[in-house]
Amino acid sequence: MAEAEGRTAGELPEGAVTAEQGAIPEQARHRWAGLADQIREHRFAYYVRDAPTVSDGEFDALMQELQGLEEQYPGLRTPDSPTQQVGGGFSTDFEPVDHLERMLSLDNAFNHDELREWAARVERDAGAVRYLCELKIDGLAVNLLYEQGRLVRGATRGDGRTGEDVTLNVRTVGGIPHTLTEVEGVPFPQRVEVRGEVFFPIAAFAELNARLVEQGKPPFANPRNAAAGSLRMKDPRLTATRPLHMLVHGLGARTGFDITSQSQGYDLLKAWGLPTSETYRVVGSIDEVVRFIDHVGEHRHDQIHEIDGVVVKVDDVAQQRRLGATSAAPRWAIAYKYPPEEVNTELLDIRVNVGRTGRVTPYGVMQPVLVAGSTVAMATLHNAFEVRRKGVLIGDTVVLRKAGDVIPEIVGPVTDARDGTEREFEMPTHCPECGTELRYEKEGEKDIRCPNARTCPAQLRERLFHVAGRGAFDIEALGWEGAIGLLQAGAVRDEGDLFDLTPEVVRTVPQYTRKDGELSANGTKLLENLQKARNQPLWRVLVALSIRHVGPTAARALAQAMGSMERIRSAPAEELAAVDGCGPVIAVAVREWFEVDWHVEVVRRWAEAGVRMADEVDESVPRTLEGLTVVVTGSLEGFSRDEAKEAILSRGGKASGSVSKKTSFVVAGESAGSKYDKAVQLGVPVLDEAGFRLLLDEGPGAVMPAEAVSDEGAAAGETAEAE
Ligand SMILES: NC(=O)c1ccc[n+]([C@@H]2O[C@H](COP(=O)([O-])OP(=O)(O)OC[C@H]3O[C@@H](n4cnc5c(N)ncnc54)[C@H](O)[C@@H]3O)[C@@H](O)[C@H]2O)c1
Ligand SMILES: [Zn+2]
Repeated sequence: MAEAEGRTAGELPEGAVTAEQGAIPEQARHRWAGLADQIREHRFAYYVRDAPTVSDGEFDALMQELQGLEEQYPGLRTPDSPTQQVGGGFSTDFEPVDHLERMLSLDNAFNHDELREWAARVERDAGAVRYLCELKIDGLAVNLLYEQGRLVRGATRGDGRTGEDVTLNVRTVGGIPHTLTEVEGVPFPQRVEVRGEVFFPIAAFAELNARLVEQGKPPFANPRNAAAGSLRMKDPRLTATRPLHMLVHGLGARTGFDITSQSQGYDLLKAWGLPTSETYRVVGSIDEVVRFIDHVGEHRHDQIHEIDGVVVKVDDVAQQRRLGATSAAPRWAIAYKYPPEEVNTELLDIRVNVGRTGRVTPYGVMQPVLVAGSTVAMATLHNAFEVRRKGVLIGDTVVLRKAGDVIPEIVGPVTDARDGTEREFEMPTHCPECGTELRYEKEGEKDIRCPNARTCPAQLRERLFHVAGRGAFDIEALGWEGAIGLLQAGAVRDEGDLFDLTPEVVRTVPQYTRKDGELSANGTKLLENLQKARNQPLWRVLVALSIRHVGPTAARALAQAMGSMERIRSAPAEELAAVDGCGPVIAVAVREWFEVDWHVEVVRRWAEAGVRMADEVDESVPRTLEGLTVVVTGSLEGFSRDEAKEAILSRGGKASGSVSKKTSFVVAGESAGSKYDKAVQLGVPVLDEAGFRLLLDEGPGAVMPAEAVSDEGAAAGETAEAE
């Protein structure tokens, strides 16, 4: 933990540098100088102005290129190279203050191989080690100095030797004790430097940016910059208004006590009342480190702060000292970085999309970029308020964020990259597809809609596409192109015409015909699909109607409780609201929907064309799962996801997507993941596919030992809870 000053790779004797210079091609030297300048500028923008103009990924790429050049031509690695310095700077708003012991940065590993190479070097130089793994908090490094247990100074990292005095600001940060607690049997420090990370909670970030935009100030690019900008404010009273927190993860200079390991150091820090993290682990091998890293990677977004990686440290302090440090980073620690989830790109335009229910949604059109494994060119901006809240202008460089499988999001503009040509987005007042004046459905609503539901081409197209969707009639041969084709050729005026399609009419649609005018394979398939779709169960028909708030879950609930379209159409709102899984909002939406003449007409036309409008109760399926909640995870051989769900629901069970103590059974197929772990952890019974079949056929009694199933029916879940 002592950041001992070891030999530095960069501190070559002057002569060596000169002697090597002859071997360096002019081009390489030129590139090096250009990169070093850029990196210095980016560091200033990032550390001093808290307003980076490039993403971390772009910055890291520049650093890596510089490091690569220096490896190839070691003569370039001068002591003042950015690779040899701790990144940071000083604002004139604060007094410079020297740290007692240097604050270093961390070397990075961007994949398992680099991590293992580091570990091999460590074990070569220090022998067998235990590794402490912890979250790498994406905040800003702060050094707290306590004398006789009193907080006397807080400083930013600066260049590692000298930081900025932010004592008054630090005193306002939640969780930082002004005096340390004395504990019986625990050594008390005369003097100690405590290192940690000040961060801005993710949940409060969007709110802060919205407020800044409202005040005409530039928003922050991400929570890390928000933390730095909030802590480093001239007026500490303003810092006090920001919800900053701190977690500590190291010790600098110390007198009056010593520690033998990093983890023991954390115990001390905790005993003195400092905010330590609960999530670190000490392990005995690099394989276990890798497992920790992979596990944290899966739960990267479960924290209240952002994390950009995992820090791995040699736990034993004597070994730390033996390993020492380079000029910029300790050799006994490394930061494993996850792939970046944020990139910068150009916001080329903001357009609007008219949805199935007429909702008009602005979305950003961007210069396509690769982020978190996929190329992103569009991102929704939800509504005009959201565009204003984020403060983005057309033409801006924007921060684009895509976390794992989550939908890409425009975080905000890089205001420093503006050149004056950017322009504000104006929400249209009329529907871009049908020209109807847009309006808010209800007073105070944020969503603006095209009220021309029946004939607005955009809404028609979206509805027709939806009718055919997998969650509705499941008409495979009717996709986007098909929907557009049918409408353009006038083969259907709206979804009410769909089941009246004849071969003659389909032949008029280019998308469904061959060159010789006959039906294409797709055209034939469309008619076959439609024939089959007439027998779909009631809930699918309900979904196909595009009633607001009625998705598959509500539709199943309604279909199961009411049994026929006629009953749903005529039931009073109270009756609908009382349906388990329905509720008043859905009930009102259903009632309102049936009040519109052309809606009723669609239902009538479908019924006339032979679409099934009532579910026959299938007596042959036993209701073996009444009262049980089942989660299916991983892939099963004999069931698709939908089929498994259907099998559960048709037997009276509930199919759920997440495991809790209330879950009765988890069915784990091939490559089941975290849900399986959770089930084991909670003691929820886990079944394989054969067990699932048995459960479906014979109920819980067949798969559980008799005493574990209570006689109240909804047994297994409650049993698990009682344990
Ligand atoms: N976008 C830009 O223009 C720009 C410019 C400069 C730097 N950066 C970014 O900043 C980072 C580099 O900054 P750096 O030199 O501070 O290195 P770093 O942030 O990668 O690692 C060092 C820091 O990690 C912190 N840290 C967090 N959790 C820790 C823990 N549990 N244990 C120990 N330390 C912990 C420490 O405060 C330490 O100072 C990179 O991600 C880089 O992309 C971006
Ligand atoms: Zn319209």
